[in-house]
Amino acid sequence: MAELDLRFARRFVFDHEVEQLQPVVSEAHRRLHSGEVPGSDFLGWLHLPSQTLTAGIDELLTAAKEIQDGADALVVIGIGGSYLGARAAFEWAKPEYYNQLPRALRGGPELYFAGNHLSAAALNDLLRVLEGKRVYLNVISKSGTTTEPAVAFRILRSWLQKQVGTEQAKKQIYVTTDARKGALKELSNTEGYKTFVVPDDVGGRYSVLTPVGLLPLAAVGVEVRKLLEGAAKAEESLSTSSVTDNPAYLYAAARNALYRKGKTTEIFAYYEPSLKMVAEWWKQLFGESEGKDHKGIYPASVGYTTDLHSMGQFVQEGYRNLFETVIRIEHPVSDLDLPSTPDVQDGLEYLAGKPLSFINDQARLATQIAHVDGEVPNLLVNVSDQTPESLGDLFYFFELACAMSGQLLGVNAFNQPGVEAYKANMFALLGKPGFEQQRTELLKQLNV
Ligand SMILES: O=P(O)(O)OC[C@H]1O[C@](O)(CO)[C@@H](O)[C@@H]1O
Repeated sequence: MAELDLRFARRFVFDHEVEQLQPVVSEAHRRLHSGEVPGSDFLGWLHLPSQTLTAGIDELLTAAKEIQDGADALVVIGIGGSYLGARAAFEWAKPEYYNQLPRALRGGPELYFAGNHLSAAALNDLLRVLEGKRVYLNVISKSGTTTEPAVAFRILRSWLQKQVGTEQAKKQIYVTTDARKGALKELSNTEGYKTFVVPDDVGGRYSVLTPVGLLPLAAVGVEVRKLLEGAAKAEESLSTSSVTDNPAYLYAAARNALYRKGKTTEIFAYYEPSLKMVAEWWKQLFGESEGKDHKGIYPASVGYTTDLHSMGQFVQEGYRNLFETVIRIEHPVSDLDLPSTPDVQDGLEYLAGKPLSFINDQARLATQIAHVDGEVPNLLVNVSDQTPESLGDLFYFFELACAMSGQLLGVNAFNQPGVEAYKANMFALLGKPGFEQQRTELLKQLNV
């Protein structure tokens, strides 16, 4: 289970500050579990792991097997919550150069992600890579109307139809969307695509443990049952309202105490490159949940030790509104000993025979001490290993912490009204029917 270690934050967060939040945390916990919080229509994630395990995932695993057996390459089309969780878990669970490995070592088809930008160059590059392969598509959109995945799906579907014919293409397309509404749902009904449902009461950024994440992950051989089991254990162990006994609430309380002292940027720091997309998932979770009403902690991320050589200077000595949340994997997936080469004068012989994991962890410790000396509070999250079970636990830990954090901040942690502003402008500029008035106003503003 993920453990929170506050030893590197003691100078900045005092016990009494956390303890004084207990009454607020207790009330927020009660409201969360009785559905009385703002945005209470989106609390389905609270018991999702245990409920999914009870209901079973056989249908999902059957579909995943069809994809696994039939595809050379699977393209997952989605953005935000319909993309980041699956990619985070994929990169966590599978080797760094997965797509380049021989099929037998991979355990599934090659995996690509599309629909998370509007770049023609990137999509053209993907189409070139897919040439000559048996390609399956899994298009994921809860609303079924998001522009980026809809555009990519239209392009990839047309491409696939040209490759295999319209009828066969239908068999190679899997859709994950709302149970009833949205353009994607309607298209699926017309075309007869195999569909999976994003539950109404689970918002995009909380949806990784629904078919949104589970289907593509199972298709590439990730043990999704283990992922769910890890989350279900967290669901149980994090069910207490005690801020000192519940690490997710302790994390929420500590970051709230820091926020009140002007620490308005939180940096998620990791030491394994395979956690890069976990950081991206975490950024959406906290950014979309808390950044509203002109409040919130700005979630940023760094990959160490790489970024110590680019962002390290700023973290050490720049503007002091920062704190770090450091993720430490105690037992990395694999290790490597530094060979002894006494004849080579590279100054590294003192490390001969030492595992790289040891060197990496000493770098982590050294950095934490230095950053604390530089007035950057550090919250340390210890994760025992990089298994699907541990990630399920970590997903749930952050989801619950985020929900509590939103209550402490006094925002609706489950909506995202702010993302509509750019969309409306984009539709107006693109000439979407219904946006004529806004288009005229925007063009005036731009002096066109
Ligand atoms: O699954 P959908 O509806 O395509 O939405 C994708 C993402 O877009 C947003 O709605 C923001 O526009 C996110 O909240 C969401 O995760």
